[in-house]
Amino acid sequence: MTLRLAITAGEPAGIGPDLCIQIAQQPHSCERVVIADPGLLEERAKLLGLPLRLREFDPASPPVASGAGELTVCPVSLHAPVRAGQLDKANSAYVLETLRVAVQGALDKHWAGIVTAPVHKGIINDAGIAFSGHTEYFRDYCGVEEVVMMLATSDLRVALVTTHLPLRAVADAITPDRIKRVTRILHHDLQTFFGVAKPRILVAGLNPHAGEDGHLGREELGIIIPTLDQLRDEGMDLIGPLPADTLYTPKHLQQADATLAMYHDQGLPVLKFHGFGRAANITLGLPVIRTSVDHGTALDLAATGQADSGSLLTAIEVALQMAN
Ligand SMILES: NC(=O)C1=CN([C@@H]2O[C@H](COP(=O)(O)OP(=O)(O)OC[C@H]3O[C@@H](n4cnc5c(N)ncnc54)[C@H](O)[C@@H]3O)[C@@H](O)[C@H]2O)C=CC1
Ligand SMILES: NCC(=O)COP(=O)(O)O
Repeated sequence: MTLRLAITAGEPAGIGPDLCIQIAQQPHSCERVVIADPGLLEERAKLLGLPLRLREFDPASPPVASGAGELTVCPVSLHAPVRAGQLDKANSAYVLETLRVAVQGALDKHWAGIVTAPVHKGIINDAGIAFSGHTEYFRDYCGVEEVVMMLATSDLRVALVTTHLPLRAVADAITPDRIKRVTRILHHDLQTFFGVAKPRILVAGLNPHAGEDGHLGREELGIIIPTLDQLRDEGMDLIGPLPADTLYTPKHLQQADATLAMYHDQGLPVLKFHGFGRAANITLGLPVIRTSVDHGTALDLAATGQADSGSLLTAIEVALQMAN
């Protein structure tokens, strides 16, 4: 059966439109429906010197595999003209509308999942719209209490207890309830979407040396250790809290299905050092499938033809694997 995936083109001044056009050069067994302004895609294709044929999305038609140089487009109109590499807050509402169309279309079963190209969080906030990321936007739109950000290559999975928070706020956000909600979602979705019958999860501590028995912070003794014990009583195979600096070594990783870091820059630098450009960002716990690239808007590369589409291709394959 041909599956249909929605791909949001992201920040129009960034590399998202380029990546959609670059991947369209190869045929695919699924139908790629790009949610964007068709004029933006045509103009960026000209700048890149790449052929592009657009077909308008028709929800009444069955999915058709995408041919070489071909994209289906679900049109959303830009609010202002775009210059590659130059952010314009006049287009922030356009960016959010592409996300809304994508998630509503997934809830309405127009497509099997959503794949997102990068947005620029700063310019959306500059436009007066509070926005910390797709992850939190989709969580709130779908009305679920908790979701989990997990980035994955073919051989390393890094999930996060907290996502886009200032470092100053992280320690207060490490609560027993949040650790329980996140770990249960991670455990459940590893079984449901990734075929891991009995997930073994390595959990990082928050503090250096996992708190050094309370001498370098007390979150491990007071919060993380008792919470992991309660989760183990539910049957979960959890190892930790381990000192984060040695958790990501082969000795530990070879016996694990996933790792759980306490905050964004504890886990993601390791993942990106290991596999930048071939990782996908996956939102677990949503009622729809959503994957994304492992990188940002790379304004410096927009319209240059230098952007690497490896992560977008990975995100598409992971979304299809999850849908199947
Ligand atoms: N999924 C999303 O929507 C994400 C959005 N962002 C947003 O992107 C904006 C810029 O963030 P930065 O920290 O500057 O990260 P960035 O990923 O845009 O750029 C970091 C470096 O990586 C390079 N790079 C990024 N993607 C590349 C690709 N596909 N091929 C080749 N080189 C690539 C860039 O040229 C730059 O040197 C921020 O607003 C951030 O919030 C960041 C990560 C994910
Ligand atoms: N570092 C991951 C990132 O910033 C992407 O977040 P999101 O927009 O997918 O929530």
